[in-house]
Amino acid sequence: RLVQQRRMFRNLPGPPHHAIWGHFLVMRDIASSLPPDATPQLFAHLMRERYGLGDFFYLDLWPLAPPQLVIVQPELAMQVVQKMNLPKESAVMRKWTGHILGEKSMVTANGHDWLVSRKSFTPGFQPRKVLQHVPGIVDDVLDFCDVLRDHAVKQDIFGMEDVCARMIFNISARAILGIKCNAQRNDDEFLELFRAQASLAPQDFWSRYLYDISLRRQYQKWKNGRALDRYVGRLVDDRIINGPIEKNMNHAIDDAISFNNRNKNMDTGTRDMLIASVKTLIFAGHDTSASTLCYTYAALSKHPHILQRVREEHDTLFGSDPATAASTLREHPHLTNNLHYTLAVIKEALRLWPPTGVSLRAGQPTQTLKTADGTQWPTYPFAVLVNNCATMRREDLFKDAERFYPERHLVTDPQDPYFVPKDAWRPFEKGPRACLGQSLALLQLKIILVLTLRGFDFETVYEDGSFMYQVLDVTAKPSQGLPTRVSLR
Ligand code: HEM
Repeated sequence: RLVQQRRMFRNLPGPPHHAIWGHFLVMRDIASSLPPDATPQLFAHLMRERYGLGDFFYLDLWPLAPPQLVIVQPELAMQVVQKMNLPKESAVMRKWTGHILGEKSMVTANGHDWLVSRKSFTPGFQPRKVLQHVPGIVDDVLDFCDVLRDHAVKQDIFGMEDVCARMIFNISARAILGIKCNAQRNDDEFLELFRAQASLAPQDFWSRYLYDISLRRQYQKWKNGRALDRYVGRLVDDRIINGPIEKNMNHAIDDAISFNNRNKNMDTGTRDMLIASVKTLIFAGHDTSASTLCYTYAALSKHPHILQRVREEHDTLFGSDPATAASTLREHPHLTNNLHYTLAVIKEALRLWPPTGVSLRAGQPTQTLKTADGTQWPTYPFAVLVNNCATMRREDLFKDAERFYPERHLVTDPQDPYFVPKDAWRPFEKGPRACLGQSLALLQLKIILVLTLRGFDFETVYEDGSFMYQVLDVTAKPSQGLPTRVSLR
């Protein structure tokens, strides 16, 4: 079997291949150049640089991981996620998210299961609907400002990721279910149930692929999972029976129930889908958005001239008194569409530090990757890793790729060296499986920046020679939770 596996890679492009070890030695070298808890989504970028690899390459990591085809170029990525629309590599993905999001989660499902959940929840995420949540988002951000104010008075160093995640958890629960959680000030039961499950996810690259043989952990996952499902199940059942909780306002769950004909005797399959989707939306939404906010604060604290330009945009749109911005936002939510530079800053943070920088697909015997010279390359029997993290760090696609330069996202002239090529910026992925919550994510991030940047100065405080990098913690999060000090301006 070993010989057969290793031979498969003989004529395939990739880094130096060893007849016995396959690509393990290469992986070990790349991994050892990073801190041990660093997210592996950066490996492909480093490997490409070190071995001069091209737009795609193959990796032989059998028997610990499935053989892999890694894509690091926009046009080839679009072949995989749009043209072929390869199915998700569900079995592998469920090993690290299944116990949190459920086996039927929209993120990992394929075929009919995916289609039903995606169609059910799409209405709740239309940009017009999302804009209705602005007043609620503003309320949660004002609570966040109170939390920051307390830290500013104490002048302590705190984990920014935790406080951001708590705020965005509240926003997500409000937008999806219309309920008010209290995660910012207290240990909210709903959030704690998620956190208990997330803490049981594999914390390093290899354990994503290995079977979890700890019976104790299996039992904990089962027990926590049952408690979480019961909690969400109660919320969903209440809505199936009683309908929306606010007059004139449907939340995503209400639209999903209407889509499924609001049948009071809803079948258990549909109920299970609703529970898995609510868990997915709230978890996927709060976790990734909180990290993005952290990366944005960290970048702005290092680039005062960019911060100044963002603040000027906020002054121009919302007046020079930051205290009036909340009411202006509540009354004119569409003003968020004019925050062009703020959006460019968020996009640049997402380019350099995408929280989910890889889309994992299953190659198919009938599907091949076609390169510009007409050659066809197999996608089967490989796990296809569309590595957007590596694509977005390519110097030939993003001039001065390592530089935090938001202005590139405002360039419209294709001749300009900073012009962002088509489909090259892809932190939300593209195609039918692109992020469902993209418009909500960007809206809430813009509002948070408007309401915080003019009131506070942010300073990231890594000590003892450490620095910010992305760690693997279900998604890619800032190392040490982004130690931060804030001051009142
Ligand atoms: C900055 C924040 C966010 C980022 C960077 C992000 C990124 C992504 C990416 C890359 C995918 C594709 C994953 C894959 O191909 O395996 C995805 C899928 C998804 N995201 Fe997001 N996301 C964000 C926020 C949100 C929010 C706020 C929600 C909902 C409230 C959400 C819900 C989803 C769902 C449901 C999917 C699965 C879509 C499908 O498979 O049809 N995300 N997200």
